[in-house]
Amino acid sequence: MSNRWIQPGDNVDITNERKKCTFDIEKMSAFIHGGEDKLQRRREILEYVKSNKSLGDPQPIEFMTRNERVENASRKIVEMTNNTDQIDGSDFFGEGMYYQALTMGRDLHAMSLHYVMFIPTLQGQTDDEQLDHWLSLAIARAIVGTYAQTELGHGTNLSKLETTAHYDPKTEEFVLNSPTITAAKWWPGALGKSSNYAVVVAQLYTQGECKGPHPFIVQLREMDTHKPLKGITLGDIGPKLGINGSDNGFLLFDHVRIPRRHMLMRYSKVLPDGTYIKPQHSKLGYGTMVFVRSIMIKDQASQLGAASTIAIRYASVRRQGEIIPNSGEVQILDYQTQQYRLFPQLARAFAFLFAAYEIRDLYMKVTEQLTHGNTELLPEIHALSSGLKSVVSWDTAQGIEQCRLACGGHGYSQASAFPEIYGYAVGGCTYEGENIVMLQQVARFLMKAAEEVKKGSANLAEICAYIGRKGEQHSRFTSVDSYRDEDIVSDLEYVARQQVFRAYEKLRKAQQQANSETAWNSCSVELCKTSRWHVRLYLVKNFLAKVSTAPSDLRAVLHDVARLYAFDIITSSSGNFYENGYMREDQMNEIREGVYKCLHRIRPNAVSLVDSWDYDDRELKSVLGRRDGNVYPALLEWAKQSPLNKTEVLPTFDKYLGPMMREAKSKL
Ligand SMILES: CC(C)(COP(=O)(O)OP(=O)(O)OC[C@H]1O[C@@H](n2cnc3c(N)ncnc32)[C@H](O)[C@@H]1OP(=O)(O)O)[C@@H](O)C(=O)NCCC(=O)NCCSC(=O)CCCC(=O)O
Ligand SMILES: Cc1cc2nc3c(=O)[nH]c(=O)nc-3n(C[C@H](O)[C@H](O)[C@H](O)COP(=O)(O)OP(=O)(O)OC[C@H]3O[C@@H](n4cnc5c(N)ncnc54)[C@H](O)[C@@H]3O)c2cc1C
Repeated sequence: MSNRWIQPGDNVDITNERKKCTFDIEKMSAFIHGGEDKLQRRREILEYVKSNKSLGDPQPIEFMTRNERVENASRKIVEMTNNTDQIDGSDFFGEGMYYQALTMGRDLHAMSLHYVMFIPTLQGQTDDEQLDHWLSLAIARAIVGTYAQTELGHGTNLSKLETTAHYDPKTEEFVLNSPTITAAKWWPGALGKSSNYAVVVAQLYTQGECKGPHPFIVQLREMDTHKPLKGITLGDIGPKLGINGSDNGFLLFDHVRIPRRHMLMRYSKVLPDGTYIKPQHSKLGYGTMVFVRSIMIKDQASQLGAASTIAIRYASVRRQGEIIPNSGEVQILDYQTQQYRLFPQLARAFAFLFAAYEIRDLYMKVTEQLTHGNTELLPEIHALSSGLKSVVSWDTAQGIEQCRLACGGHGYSQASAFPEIYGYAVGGCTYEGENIVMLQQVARFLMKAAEEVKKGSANLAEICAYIGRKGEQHSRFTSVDSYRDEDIVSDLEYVARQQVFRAYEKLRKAQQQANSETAWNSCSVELCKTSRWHVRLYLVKNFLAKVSTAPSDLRAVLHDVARLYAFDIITSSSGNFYENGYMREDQMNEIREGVYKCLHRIRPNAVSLVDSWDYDDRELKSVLGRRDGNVYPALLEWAKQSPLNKTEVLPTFDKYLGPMMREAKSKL
């Protein structure tokens, strides 16, 4: 089979790995990316980005100062968006994200929120007239916007945001104000220096009553000079763990007046006389968060996929230690411990990517329903997107760190790209709703389902139908080879269901002794566990189902990966499966053996599996993960670019170390 990943001059070990591949990599790449046509488009976009010098970095960004990073990122995002005719704009999830990943990397930029939240909020929250006015300005880039919701004092608890928008019927204006320091907007991406508009979420007051947080479109800076408008104070919040190409910002209002029609009025409205019209569903205003939670799953999957690719490729070229004395140093990928550390990360990346396609489809269905005023699926998409967001971002962050550690010392260098990947991805645990808080949103949904089951209703959404099923009393497992997909799912359903009812009963008892909020808090650890099991079950079920739709010659290798994902979950929580004698120790030991079998079977295909994800070096930006495996010369070249190496002797030597040593020597 021809293999486009093998080229002359490559490292011998990585080439040998590629020669061992047992499946058609191009076919696998097409399956991973949603079809041959999608793969073809990736290649075209890659060629375009590579051929356009101005979409590149003049030097690795690790060696740039923060100001240089912000400037470089601003230059590139303008260049990138000058050339959007290269991509199909309607496919942001596919082509748009890929084009951006190749061009902008992971450091973010001056328009990161413009595309991810500002435009989607305009699309989702404006009435037709407002949409006509604002959307074209935003798409043409005549205005650049962000999404300013979080404040110094409150991010999670939206009901306590402090920024106010008082309606004044005399002038038909809202007055925006930040009454306290803690009301300062804090965090919004690209707010500090780049954006001149924002969707601002503020407490709406009209006719003397507070109607809760609502979105408003607000001009922040003068169009020509870019200076802050009167009454507006804003700036950059300083360097962060990652995404330092973005100027996340702060913003304070001092009685700033905006026209009535700058409130986004698709769902809620304020009439000229101040009459408030409430939305059809109280949480429709939270729609943009649901959108981002839905699309971030693919982004997270792709970061974990990249980390796995880097670590697995590197493990194939790194030789250290011997397994059999005097028979030569082995590739570190041959150590079972290394495989145990890395392959589950790759398996997770697959599971998350396949779930990302599902949540995208569900989101599109919900959006379609909403255009007809149907809010039926809103609770389901809120629960699923919140749950996936939490579990996926957590596992991704942990997985990236495992990959980094698995690369030894070189993993600690920024040349590996791990610090940047981690810094970028781990933000996902916090933004769009802190994970623990979002897990509790899922738990509310699950507790309602449990209540329905207790009441005898069989009317559960498909996603939680297992809660109402009786299920097996004992695992059907007899041997790894005969362990069918439906048995795996049935075992996970047992544990997820047990956890649902454990939490439900605990909550019910607690509610008899305390008010419902206090009771909830006293059960919240168990409630979060419930949500995690629910999401893991979903991920496994979806992964196995997706594999069954793969071309037949890819199924065996994908099935090994999917089973590794499931077995890893089962064996790392064995206690849950022993409850009530559901599974026996000997069965669990066999499943543990199943993990090792999967590692062994995946080993010869490991490099090819990560090649199938189709990361170009341009996207990985990692010296350790380079396609050609020629890591050592590349590391030396990379280090030579360090600004510290511009001169042989640093001025600081003459200032501090030189005098110290000279003085010490003179005293001897
Ligand atoms: C935690 C909650 C969900 C609580 O909502 P609440 O209205 O304050 O509380 P409540 O009245 O008790 O409501 C709970 C109820 O509201 C429902 N609900 C909540 N959210 C949604 C939704 N989106 N769709 C549909 N339904 C929703 C829940 O299911 C609850 O329903 P229930 O009472 O159980 O029937 C909310 O405060 C929240 O979403 N907080 C997280 C804030 C957040 O995500 N901020 C993001 C800022 S932007 C950002 O981070 C951008 C980063 C982008 C980047 O860099 O890429
Ligand atoms: C990289 C990044 C980019 C961001 N971009 C934007 C942006 O563009 N626009 C924007 O508006 N915001 C943005 N944010 C802000 C982000 O949305 C908030 O930080 C996030 O919603 C969490 O809120 P918080 O900071 O108030 O955390 P907190 O709520 O203060 O969380 C602190 C701790 O308290 C716990 N906690 C809080 N409430 C509860 C509860 N009810 N039950 C149990 N535990 C609880 C949490 O679990 C957590 O452990 C960004 C943040 C980051 C890190």
